[in-house]
Amino acid sequence: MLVEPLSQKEIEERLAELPGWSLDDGRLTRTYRLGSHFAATAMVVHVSQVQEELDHHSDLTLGYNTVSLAVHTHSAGGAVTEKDVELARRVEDLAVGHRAH
Ligand SMILES: C[C@H](O)[C@H](O)[C@H]1CNC2=NC(N)=NC(=O)C2=N1
Repeated sequence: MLVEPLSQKEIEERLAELPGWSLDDGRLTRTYRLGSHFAATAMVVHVSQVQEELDHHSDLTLGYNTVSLAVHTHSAGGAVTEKDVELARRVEDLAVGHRAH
């Protein structure tokens, strides 16, 4: 599927509705903090499940009690696309249930 790069303005509009997310080195990124290492691990598994469902994958990093994501679209030459925004929204939704902030 061909996905178009978002313009700078479009990225800023999407970010305005994704608190905590930012554009860092050309990728949509966010770090979540959790209550424990195990809680962070559980969130990684949940994010992985969503990524498989969407067939869209971030660089997903597990820390002691943190989960960090960085995503761009390889098939769009590494640009940020609507697929990255969709993944960020889905992660925001599931983060609530993990008490991630
Ligand atoms: C074959 C498969 O659909 C592609 O490799 C998918 C998988 N996950 C992906 N993830 C990301 N972030 N960008 C892609 O272009 C991408 N492409």
